[in-house]
This record gives sequence, structure tokens and C-alpha cells, in this order.
Amino acid sequence: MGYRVAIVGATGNVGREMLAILEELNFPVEKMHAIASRKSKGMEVAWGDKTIYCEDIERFDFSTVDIVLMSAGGDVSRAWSEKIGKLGPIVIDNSSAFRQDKDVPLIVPEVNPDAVKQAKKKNIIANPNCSTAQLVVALKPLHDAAKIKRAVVSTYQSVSGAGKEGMDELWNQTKAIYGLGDATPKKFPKQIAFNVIPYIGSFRDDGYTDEEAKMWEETHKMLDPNIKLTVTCVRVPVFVGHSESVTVEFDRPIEPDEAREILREAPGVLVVDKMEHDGYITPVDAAGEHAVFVSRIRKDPTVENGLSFWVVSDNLRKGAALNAVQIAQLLDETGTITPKSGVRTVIV
Ligand SMILES: NC(=O)C1=CN([C@@H]2O[C@H](COP(=O)(O)OP(=O)(O)OC[C@H]3O[C@@H](n4cnc5c(N)ncnc54)[C@H](OP(=O)(O)O)[C@@H]3O)[C@@H](O)[C@H]2O)C=CC1
Ligand SMILES: N[C@@H](CC(=O)OP(=O)(O)O)C(=O)O
Repeated sequence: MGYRVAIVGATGNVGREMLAILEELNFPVEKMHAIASRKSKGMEVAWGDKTIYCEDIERFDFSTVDIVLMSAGGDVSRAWSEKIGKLGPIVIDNSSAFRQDKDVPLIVPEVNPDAVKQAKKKNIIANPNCSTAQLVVALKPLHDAAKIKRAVVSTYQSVSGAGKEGMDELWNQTKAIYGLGDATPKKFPKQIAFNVIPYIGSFRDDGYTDEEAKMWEETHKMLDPNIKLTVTCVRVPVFVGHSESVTVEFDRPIEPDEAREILREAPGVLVVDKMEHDGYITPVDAAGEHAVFVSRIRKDPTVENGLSFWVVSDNLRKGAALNAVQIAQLLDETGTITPKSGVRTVIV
């Protein structure tokens, strides 16, 4: 017995990871539907050892499923999520469309699982921005131990955060620059191969980008509105895995060893922190993993009660697909939803 699940955006980077993770985590699925745009109708996608065929979003009857994992961008979500929610299923939305809606909980299960109680208001739960998800998993246990007053964050975001087109652009530009081919930027505003771009999303009037603003707005909604955050988001020529340099000011002294101990006990976190080359994590190490890795924990001597550290995670997993599937598990474990038969499958 299990749930009837539809994945919207099943041909995309995140959608494919969702299919893989539902299988890896043994989520109880009775029937799986892969949904994408009309052009992908009939396209094969892998779900464990099975092949399933994409269905056209316009033709799909969403009232026949229990859970919709939505990962086709903000416009598709704005057009569909509320309509689908009214038909009965719970939508777990990976886009930014509803993250600041007061009737839509924004959830990272390690941080604010109780917010699941709000799920039925619109039958929509928002999944956070990828850089925010890994940040709050690392900040939450520290904030519980010593209140965070202020944090300075710089991100190093991989091209997979910009979808399939982002990955193709890095690959094609890399080949084109030292061989034959067209290296003209299309998806990114400047050359991404052998370069870094301090711009993700779009500019706001205050000089920040909306990607940067998402990081403090979402941290405020999930963790604590009193944490002051300043952020710089940078795109780097890495395929998978977002990295973050984080400096935090606490309201009391906290030694690096105490922070390591706290983080070692924290759900979803793996501390890899030794002064040797196996003692810190890079995005290549984190790709395909579930954890949020924390390395390079050290004192910031320039402020009172300051610590600096390095946070890395697979943006397609904890930043997107894994967190969405963990929300589905939370819905099941809390009895917020039940399969249509009325029999709840408890995950052990
Ligand atoms: N990648 C990341 O790290 C994160 C991404 N997200 C969110 O998830 C979304 C998807 O990301 P990603 O998988 O990387 O993107 P991709 O570009 O790799 O995939 C986009 C998916 O959306 C589908 N799609 C596009 N337009 C429509 C439509 N009109 N109707 C139905 N399906 C449509 C595509 O189907 P088709 O192949 O038929 O066009 C494809 O399956 C992002 O836009 C973002 O909002 C959120 C957090 C992190
Ligand atoms: N914008 C992120 C991906 C993401 O999380 O997007 P959004 O917040 O729109 O879901 C990136 O490019 O790396």
C-alpha cells in the first residue's frame, strides 16, 4: 500500500533526482506518474529498475493522485499549484512561487517540521531555495545552542542550479573556448567556463539580487526573523554542488570545538573538519550525497563571538529533490496525509 505520486518536471535535473530518491528512500509509492510539457509526452524516464513514460501536464487528471512533487519552475507552479491543491492532492513545490505566502509552509524537516501543520491551508508546501536549504540545516543547531545575531554568507553555486540548460552551457563553452564552437553566453549573463559570475537571478533596487534576498527572507521564515544576514551569490563553473562561506556572530562565546560537537549531533549534517586535504569537503565530494557537509570551522577574530565555516551540499538533492521527498515522508509520518485506502504506511 502506498501513495499515488505525480512528479511535474520529471524530465528535468530535479525531477529525475526526485524519481531516484523516492526509490532510494523506499518511499511507499503505489503509482508513479512522470509529468512534463507536451513536447516530452511519451519520453522515457527511469524510476528504479522501471521505465515510465511522460504524460502531458495539460491532459493529466491530478485528482487521481495523493502527492504532487512540482519542479518545473515558478511560472508552471503559479499556473498549476493552487488548482491542483483544490483538487485534493498536496503539492510540494520546488519553485519560489509560494515560499513567502503566509498560508503556505516553507519546510526543511531538520529545521521546522512543525510547520507541516499548516499544510492543509492551501494543500501546498514550499521547498526552499537550494542555497538556503543547506544553510539553515547548518545554522539551526548552532542557533539552538547560542543565538545567531548576524551572518555573512558568500555562495559558490553550481550551474545545475540553473537547470539542464545551465549544465549544457558550461559543457559546451568549455569545449568551445579551446576548440571549435560557439562560446556565446545564453543561459548565463557572462561566460561561465573558466570564470565566476557574481550575479544569480535578477537585480533588485537595493543592489542585491533576488537570489540573495531569498536567502535571508527564507531563513527568516523558517528559522528566526531576528537573524541579520548579508549575502553575495556567485555562479561558479562546477556542475553539481553548492558551497558557502559562512561567518556567524553569536550572542555568547562559542569555541570551534563546541560548534563541531553540536554539528556532529545535528540531523542532516556531516562534519568533515581536519587540517589535512581529506579534512574538508568540495562540491565534487558532495555530489550524489544526502548530507550537508561542514568543514573549516574556525574562530573569526575580527568580531566578538564569531565563527567562520564552509558548508557544501548537493544542490539537486538536499537543495531540491531530497528535501522535497523528506517533506513527503514528514506528511506520511505525521499522518497529515494518508493513502486513499485510508491505511497509513509507516516508514521505519
Ligand atoms: N536545480 C536546483 O538546484 C533547484 C531548482 N529548483 C526549482 O526547480 C525547478 C526545476 O529545476 P531543474 O529540474 O533544475 O530544471 P530543468 O530545466 O532541468 O527542468 C525543467 C523541467 O520542467 C518541465 N517544464 C518546463 N515547462 C513546463 C511546462 N510548461 N509544463 C510542464 N512541465 C514543464 C520540463 O519539462 P520539458 O522537458 O517537457 O520541457 C522539465 O522537466 C527550477 O525552475 C526551480 O524553480 C529549486 C531548488 C533548487
Ligand atoms: N536559483 C538557484 C536554484 C534555485 O533554488 O532556484 P529557486 O530559488 O528559484 O527555486 C540556482 O540557480 O542555483
